[in-house]
Amino acid sequence: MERRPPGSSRPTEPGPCLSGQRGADQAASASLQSAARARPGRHPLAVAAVLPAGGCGERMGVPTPKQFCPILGRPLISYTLQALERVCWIKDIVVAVTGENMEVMKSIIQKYQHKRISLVEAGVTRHRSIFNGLKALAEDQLNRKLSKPEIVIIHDAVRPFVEEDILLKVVTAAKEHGAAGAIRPLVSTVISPSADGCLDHSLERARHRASEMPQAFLFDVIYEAYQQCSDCDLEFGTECLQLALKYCCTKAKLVEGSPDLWKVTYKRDLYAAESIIKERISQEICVVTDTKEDNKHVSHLLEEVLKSELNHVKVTSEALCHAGRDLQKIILDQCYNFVCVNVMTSDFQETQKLLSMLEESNLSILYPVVVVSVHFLDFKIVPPSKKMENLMLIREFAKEVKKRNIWLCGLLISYPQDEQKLQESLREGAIIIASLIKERNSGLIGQLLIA
Ligand SMILES: Nc1ccn([C@@H]2O[C@H](COP(=O)(O)OP(=O)(O)OP(=O)(O)O)[C@@H](O)[C@H]2O)c(=O)n1
Ligand SMILES: O=P(O)(O)OC[C@@H](O)[C@@H](O)[C@@H](O)CO
Repeated sequence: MERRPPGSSRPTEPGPCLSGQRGADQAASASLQSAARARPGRHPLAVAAVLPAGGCGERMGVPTPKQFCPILGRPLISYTLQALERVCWIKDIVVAVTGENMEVMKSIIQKYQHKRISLVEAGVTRHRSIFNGLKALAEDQLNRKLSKPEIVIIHDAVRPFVEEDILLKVVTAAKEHGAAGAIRPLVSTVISPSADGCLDHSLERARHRASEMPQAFLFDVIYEAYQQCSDCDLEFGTECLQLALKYCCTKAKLVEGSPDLWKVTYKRDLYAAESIIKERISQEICVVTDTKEDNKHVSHLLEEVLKSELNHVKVTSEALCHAGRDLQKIILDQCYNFVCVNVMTSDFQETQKLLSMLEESNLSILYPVVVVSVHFLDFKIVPPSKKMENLMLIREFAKEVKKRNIWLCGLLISYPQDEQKLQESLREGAIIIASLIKERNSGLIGQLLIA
């Protein structure tokens, strides 16, 4: 089965590339290999990545090192690993973590099914951590699955929003220039203070740039630079590109990067990262129904109202029947939001069928999947109280599926006979559904809301 087309802004899962993604990666890989073929007698271009992740996150101001701080229940570093794993032509990913965090890191790799990851001990500074990562790639140790790459990417583990295109650009530039790094326009002007704490001079902002990540290097260049590096540079330096220049006379090619390359440094950055991730996984909603005609009609009405209320969100609908073939595809295509319309009774037949399908899939490993179990009731005919007792079962179901990172809540929508009133209650229901999906507030798991 194919996954989402490559380059889509929505996250995809790590692991082996499937056909849908393989296309773009093959194109990217082809461009890398064609350069390798340009140098006959060489093996196909090998690219590895080193991720420094051995810091303590002092500026974040929390006990947990920021690379392990959770976003939607998953450690920040896992999002960065996922971003790099989406790129098929990166052969190995070496992560430098402190000895005390080694077991935590191993459990993250196992829980989120990360692939191609090797761990090395971090150093007391970022440069030393990177150096340790390079050593692991350089030394052909018999028992190691690592081999020396032609090109090495260096990327901070706390920069989760890195896309294939910038990685390809810096790697391609590094092949030609020996080194390359992503840059961004300065937001604030850089000034130089004098010894007495007053302004000495300011730099012309337009003529300067912020150095970001990823960076890429011919492996031999950056490894040589680190081997020649002074203790002072290893201790206090913050710029790998400068090491390549200072110790290998290699002038890095500077590549304009996207605004998303920023580094999670302060607590506000974690909140920003979470809102970006929530927005990315809220781009598609699937309205699930069974085939009963009355149910299909109301599902179609709800789907149309959702489309009109959420004009940037892709709203699709699928039937639970046909053994869920089409629904399986939607799940594999990584839709993380489901609105399950139950028939005019208060049981959870459709919702339970959907939950079983979701539990059997691996969809919710990386991101919480939101399921809104929708029930309709003509409050004039059946008082809500009569239905509530049964609907309160939602709490039990929600508690159970939460263990699989499926966030279930209920929505009871008034279903008056009057068409206009029905549209109004559907619109209220759509607004609640949109909020549940966009906010992904775990406090509402198991709750029953009424529109
Ligand atoms: N001894 C160190 C220090 C930092 N890093 C890593 O380098 C990246 C960027 O560094 P920075 O943002 O400074 O992280 P911290 O040093 O953890 O943050 P702080 O300076 O606020 O303590 C992070 O992924 C961090 O884990 C590392 O591998 N080894
Ligand atoms: O200095 P920090 O350890 O916060 O960050 C390390 C790097 O990300 C930072 O120096 C970039 O400018 C790229 O070199």
